[in-house]
Amino acid sequence: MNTAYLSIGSNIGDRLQFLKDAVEKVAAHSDIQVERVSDIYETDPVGYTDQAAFLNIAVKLTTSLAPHDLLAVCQSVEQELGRKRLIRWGPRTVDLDILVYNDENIESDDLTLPHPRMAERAFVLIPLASISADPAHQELAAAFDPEKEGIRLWTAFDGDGAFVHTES
Ligand SMILES: Nc1ncnc2c1ncn2[C@@H]1O[C@H](COP(=O)(O)O)[C@@H](O)[C@H]1O
Ligand SMILES: Nc1nc2c(c(=O)[nH]1)N=C(COP(=O)(O)OP(=O)(O)O)CN2
Repeated sequence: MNTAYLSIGSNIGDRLQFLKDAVEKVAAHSDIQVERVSDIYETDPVGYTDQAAFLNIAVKLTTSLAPHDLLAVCQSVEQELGRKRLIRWGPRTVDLDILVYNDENIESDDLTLPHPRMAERAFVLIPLASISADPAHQELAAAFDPEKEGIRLWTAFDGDGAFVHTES
């Protein structure tokens, strides 16, 4: 069995529902088991800054799918949830990126692993480090101060799979 981590983000419409739907759709795949979902973080936009704040999570999964087949699942979930590619790093209903897949290094036209920009993205690393015991992930995340990076814990994920917004 293979272990992979995903980063999922949303900053359009009902962000919470998009995250919830994305996790549910990934988990519904017969060859994927969702093992852990991080807390949800609200994060200031990075890259293209003239857009709304994101909600970001990291997901740990085990799968018998090969990396490209997992990518196809992620892209199909994005399509089902209305993802449109208009502006690079711009607003999106939902974005699913594969961060790592076992210890594999892949560089192909449509898939790079580990994700080429994960090491510079606090919005990826802080959720990731909260569910990964990998010392490399912990070390990368420790380089960032969440407050300075505009990253705020938004709500906890409850074990039944329900997402409950705890802020007023
Ligand atoms: N590790 C990856 N996870 C997801 N998408 C990837 C990865 N490596 C390359 N890609 C390609 O990136 C675009 C999608 O970019 P987004 O704007 O993050 O959706 C797509 O062409 C993937 O094939
Ligand atoms: N706070 C925050 N900022 C963001 C986020 C995000 O999820 N949270 N996703 C982005 C999208 O980057 P994209 O996945 O399109 O680019 P990539 O191809 O560099 O991964 C760009 N900026």
